[in-house]
Amino acid sequence: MAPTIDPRGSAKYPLHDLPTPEPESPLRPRKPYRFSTLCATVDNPDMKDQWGSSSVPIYQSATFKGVGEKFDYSRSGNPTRSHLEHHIAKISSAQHAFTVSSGMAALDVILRMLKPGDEIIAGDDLYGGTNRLLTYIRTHVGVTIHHVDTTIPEKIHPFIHPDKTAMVLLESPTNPLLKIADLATISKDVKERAPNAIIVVDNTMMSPYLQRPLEHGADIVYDSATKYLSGHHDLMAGVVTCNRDDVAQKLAFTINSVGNALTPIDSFLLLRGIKTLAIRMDRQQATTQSVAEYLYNLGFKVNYPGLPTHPGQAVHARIADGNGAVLSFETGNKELSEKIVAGTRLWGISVSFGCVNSLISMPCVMSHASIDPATRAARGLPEDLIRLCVGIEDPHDLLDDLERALIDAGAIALDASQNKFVRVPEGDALSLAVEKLNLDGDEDREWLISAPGKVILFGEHAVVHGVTAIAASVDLRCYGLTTPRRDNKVSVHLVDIDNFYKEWDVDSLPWDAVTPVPPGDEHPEALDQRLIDALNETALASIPAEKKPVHGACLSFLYLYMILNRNEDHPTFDFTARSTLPVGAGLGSSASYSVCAATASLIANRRINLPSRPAPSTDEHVPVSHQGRRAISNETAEEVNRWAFVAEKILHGNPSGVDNSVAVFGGALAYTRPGFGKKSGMEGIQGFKSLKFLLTNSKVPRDTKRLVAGVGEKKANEPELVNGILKSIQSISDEARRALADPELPRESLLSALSALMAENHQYLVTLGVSHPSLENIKEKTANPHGLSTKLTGAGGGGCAVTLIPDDFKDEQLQDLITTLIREGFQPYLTSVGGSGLGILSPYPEHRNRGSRLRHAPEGFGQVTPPDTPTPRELTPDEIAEGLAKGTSDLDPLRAPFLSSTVAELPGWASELGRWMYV
Ligand SMILES: Nc1ncnc2c1ncn2[C@@H]1O[C@H](COP(=O)(O)OP(=O)(O)O)[C@@H](O)[C@H]1O
Ligand SMILES: C[C@@](O)(CCOP(=O)(O)O)CC(=O)O
Repeated sequence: MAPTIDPRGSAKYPLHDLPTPEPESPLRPRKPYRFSTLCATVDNPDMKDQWGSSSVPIYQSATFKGVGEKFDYSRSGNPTRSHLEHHIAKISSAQHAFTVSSGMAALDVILRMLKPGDEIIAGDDLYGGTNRLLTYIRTHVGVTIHHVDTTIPEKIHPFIHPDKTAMVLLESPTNPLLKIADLATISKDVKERAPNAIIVVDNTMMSPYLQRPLEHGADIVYDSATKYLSGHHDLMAGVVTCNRDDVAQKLAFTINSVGNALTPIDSFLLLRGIKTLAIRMDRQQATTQSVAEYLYNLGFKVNYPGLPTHPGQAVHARIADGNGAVLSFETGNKELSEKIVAGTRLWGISVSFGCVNSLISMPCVMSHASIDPATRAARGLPEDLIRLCVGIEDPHDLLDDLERALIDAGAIALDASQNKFVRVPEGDALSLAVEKLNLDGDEDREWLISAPGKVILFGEHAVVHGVTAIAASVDLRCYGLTTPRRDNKVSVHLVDIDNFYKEWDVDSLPWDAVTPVPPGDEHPEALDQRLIDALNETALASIPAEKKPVHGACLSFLYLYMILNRNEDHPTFDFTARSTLPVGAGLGSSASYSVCAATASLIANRRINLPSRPAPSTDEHVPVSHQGRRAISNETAEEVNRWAFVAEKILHGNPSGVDNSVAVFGGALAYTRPGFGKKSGMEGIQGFKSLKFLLTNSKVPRDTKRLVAGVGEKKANEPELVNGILKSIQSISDEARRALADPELPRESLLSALSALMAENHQYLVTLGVSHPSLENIKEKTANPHGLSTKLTGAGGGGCAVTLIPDDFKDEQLQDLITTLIREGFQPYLTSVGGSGLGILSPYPEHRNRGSRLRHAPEGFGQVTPPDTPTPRELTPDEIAEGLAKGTSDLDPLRAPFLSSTVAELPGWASELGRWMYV
C-alpha cells in the first residue's frame, strides 16, 4: 500500500510499512526486522532520493516551487522532516508522527485540543515544565486539572467524568520518582467510563525502544526527542505519535497554524541520532542497573523499576521492554545531597537526560524548581532527592566517580571491620563531612606517612621521552614522621643517609626568595631557581657538594616546605625519614621520599583535606594492608603527586613522573608522560599482583640525574638510533599491557611473553648505554643455569635488576640462586608488587593503638628470607640516643620508637599503631 503524504504536516503511513523484504518463499518467510535494525535503516520507499544518497539530505529551503506538489512551504511540510516523521512512525508502531520544536511544544500542540470547561486527570509526579504548562491552561483556558496518584488505577476512578474528562495525561515511569502507572489498565478503565477522553502518555523516559504506549491503549504519545531519541544534547525536538486519523488531523492543523514544526537541520540531526537509539539505550540501562544496585546495597532508598523492591516492578515489566537509564535516590539530607552532586566530576550537573553523557541533578532545585515547595511536599517530592541520568561512559568510571563523591561528602565511609564502604548513619554524615578533619589546632600532633617504592617492568628512560612505562609498587616503603617543634625551628633527620640531622631557625630561611603558590594552584613547569640559589647560599651552604644525597634530600624538603607556606605563620616541626628501600638503587627511594616530604609540608600548611572520620571501629588490630584503601581522596592524592613531582625534579633533573605516581597511587600503572602530543596520564593495570619478582641490588652506586641526562644527550646526538629504540620500547610496553589485560591468555603464555619482553627491553637499555657489568653479571647468574629472564630496572648504571620468577620455580632452586647472588656481593629481595600507595596513619584517637607491643616483622618476604637486613643500616645505640635527644618530648609518642625500631621491625611497628588511611 502506497503511503499518502499530507503536505499540511502529517505523514500518514500504513502500519508495518517496514523495509522488510518480501518473503522469498512461502516455506521460508522472512521475519520482520527487529528494533535496532529499524532504527538504523532509514528508508522511505515513497521518497527515494534522486542521487541515492546514503543519508537523508537537509532541505534547507523555506519554499518549494510548483503548484500542487507535495511540498510548498516548510511550515506545512518539508522533505527532511517527512523522512524523520516516517522513521519515527515506523519505530513507534504509529500511523502518524509529527515533529515539533521541543517536548513542551509537543505537549502544547496536544493541549490545544482542549476547550474551556474540560477536565484533565494528570499524574502527581509530573515533569516541572508539564506542570507549568498545565497551570497556564488552568488559569488561562479554564480547564480543570486533577492531580492524582496514578500508581493505583482505582485512584483515578472518582475523577473520571463521562462528559467532562477530555484528557488523561500520564507519565510512566514518572520523573523523577520513577513511579509506575499501569498504562493498559488505566486506558481501559478511562475508555469504559469516558469514551471521548483522550489518553496521552509522555514516553520520554522510555523512548519507543523500551515502551510503545499506543500498543496499550493510549491515543497520543509524545516524547521530548531532545532526550533519548536524539541522544546527544545537541538539539531540541518534540515528537507526537498517534493512530487515530481524527486526532492526527487536529494535531496537524495546530502545528501548521502555530508554525512550530521541526526545522530541516534539526530534523536531520534527530534522524541521525535515532539510528543509534537501541545501542545507546542498551548500554545506558545496563549501567543504570549496576548503579541502582550499588546505591541500594549501600542502604540508600533508590527509585528504579529494575530493582526487585520497586513497587511497580511487575506492572512495568508487563508493559515495557526495559527499565531505562534514569534513577533517583534519597540521602536523608538536602545539604548532603548538594555536596554529593557538587562532588562528582564525570556526572555533569545539568538538567535534562537521555544524553550519552551522564548527568546528576537535584530535581527540587533544578528541573522541578518551578513547582512551589509546598506543592512539592504535598506530592511527596523529597527535597534531598538526587536524580542520576546514566550515559554511555565506562560503568567502572561512573561508579568510581560516584563513590568518590559519596566519600567526600561524608555519605559513606570505610568500615574497617568489613573492609568495605558503608552508609554513614543519617545525621552523622553531614557533621562528618563538614568536620573534614579540621587541621586547625593540630599543630601539636605527630603525623606518620608512608609511600612505597616501585619496580619499572618496562619503559624506564624511554618514559622520560614520552613512551609508556609499566611500573608497580613494591612491598618496601619510605616512612616520614613529622614531630611538632616548640622552638621556632624546622629540622630534617635522614636516618638512612648517615643519620644526617640539621635544623634551621625558621626566621633564618630565605623567605624573601619565595614566590608562594596559592593553594590549589600548580607549581610552574620550571623550578624556581631563585629559591634554589637562595637555599644553597644560606640554609644549605654548610653541606658539602659531594654529599649529594643529603643535599638533594634537604633541598627538596626545604623547597617544598617554603613554597607551600602561604603566610607569616611558618610551621615548625621535625621531619624524620626512614626507608626499608635501598636508597639510590633504582627502586624509587627518591619518589617515596618525595611523596612523604610533600605530604608532610602539605599537611603542615593545611593545604590538603584528609577524609572525614571513618566509621567507628572496634579495637581490633588493623594491619597495614589494603584495608584503608581509598580513604584518601583522589583530589588529595593528585595534589600530593603534583608536589612530589616537584621534589623529584630537584632530585632527578628531568623525571618522567612515573615513580612518584606509583608511590602515590600504588598498584600497577601504565604511565605516559604528558607533553608528547599523545594520550598521556596513567591507567591502572590488573593481573600484576600475582606475579613474583626477585629484585637484586648490585650495590653499585649510580646517579639517576646523570644517567637520565646521558640518555637525553644520546638522543640529541644520535636521534635516529634513539628514536628507533623509543619506538620499539613503546611496542614492548603496549604488548605487555595487552598480555596483562587479556583474561583468556593462559598463565604460562603470559609469563613467557613477559620474560621475552623483559629480555628485549633490557637489550635496548644496553644500547642506550645505561647497563653496567654488575647488572650483566646478575642477568647471567639468573639465566644460567636457571633460565630466568632479567632486566635492569630504574635508571641503571648499577642499582637493581628485576627477575621474573615463574610459578613452578622451586623454592630450593630460588634459595640456590639467592645464595649465588649473595656470594657475588649482591643483595636480593623477593618482593610482592602492586600494594597500597600513599598512606597516612589515622589521626583519629579511636583508630590509634597506643602502647601496643612492638611486633617483629615476619622474617623475610614471601617464601624466601632475604639473608640480610636491607639497607639502611641499623642505628647504633649511641646514634639512637643522640637522635632521641633532638627535639623529643613526652608529647610526641611516635618519634622515639620510630627511631629505635630496627629496619626489619619498622613495617610491623607502623602497622600496629592503628588504622592507616590509603589512597
Ligand atoms: N630514605 C631517604 N632519606 C633521605 N633521602 C632519600 C631517601 N630515599 C631517597 N632519598 C633521596 O633520593 C636520592 C636517591 O634517588 P635515586 O638515585 O633516584 O634513587 P632511587 O632509584 O632509589 O629513587 C637520594 O640520594 C636522596 O637524596
Ligand atoms: C630512569 C627513569 O625512567 C626511572 C627512574 O629511575 P630510578 O628509579 O630513580 O633509578 C627516570 C624517570 O622516569 O623519571
